[in-house]
Amino acid sequence: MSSSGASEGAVVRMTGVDVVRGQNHLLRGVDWRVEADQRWVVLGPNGAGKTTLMQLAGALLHPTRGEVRLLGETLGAVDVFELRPRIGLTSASLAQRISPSEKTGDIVVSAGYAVVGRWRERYDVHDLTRAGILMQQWGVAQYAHRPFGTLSEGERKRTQIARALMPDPELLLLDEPGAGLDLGGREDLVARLSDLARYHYAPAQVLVTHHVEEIPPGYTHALLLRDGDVVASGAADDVLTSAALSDTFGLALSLTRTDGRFTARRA
Ligand SMILES: Nc1ncnc2c1ncn2[C@@H]1O[C@H](COP(=O)(O)OP(=O)(O)OP(=O)(O)O)[C@@H](O)[C@H]1O
Repeated sequence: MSSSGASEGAVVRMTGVDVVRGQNHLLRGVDWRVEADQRWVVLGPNGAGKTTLMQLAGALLHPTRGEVRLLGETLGAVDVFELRPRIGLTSASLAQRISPSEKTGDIVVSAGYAVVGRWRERYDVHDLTRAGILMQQWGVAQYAHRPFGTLSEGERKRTQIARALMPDPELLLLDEPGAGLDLGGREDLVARLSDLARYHYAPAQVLVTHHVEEIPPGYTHALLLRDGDVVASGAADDVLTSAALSDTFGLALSLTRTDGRFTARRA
């Protein structure tokens, strides 16, 4: 298990956080605490502030007001270049920065060096072994020598997660990992994320989605965002209700749960 300041307290602790751009409040008065053994889903409609919240949790953005503590360090009082390698992040904007001609195996193994693509002639045996194991676990080992641009969307998503896990992060942030996947790809991803959620030594996890169908069984907590405000936050069983979801998305919804999976439809 990773050494961390997380043992001193929460992995993420936000207190009274505002993010303001011009007249717009992207986030307003956010209080949020993520513990090491928790797996959070962040749900909300387009423009709710989910990506902004992930950028704060990934040490990519500072709050306009309030305090963000990550892995025991306070944003603004820590070198973010030391903090970022301890946080695994996947997002559409990061994926766009990967060259399509880069070999899939190199994308994963280079994560330990915080670069995209292979820049050193040699990696040590530990790096190569770990990359190989992660690529097996995420079902992309057979594509190690293929250019990233030739992979399907689902294979690319799984490669990015393997890369995010490569430095053994203490916090894993997955910003819409299910976006653009077909039904088979989504189900495969949800099953793998569910396995990871239940793995005791896995990092704390936060997954952003618009779709309750993408919530992996084993996720323990939920935060609902609407227009930069937290509508509800806490244990998934308490927060994921028809009423709270209706409030979040601004229409009457009926939420059902079967075998740990959720579906929602207009009430
Ligand atoms: N730099 C900026 N200046 C002004 N407004 C911004 C800026 N960045 C984001 N926004 C706005 O803040 C709001 C929240 O954006 P954010 O990307 O966090 O939402 P989101 O919940 O991730 O949305 P989506 O589900 O569509 O990805 C949006 O209305 C967006 O247009």
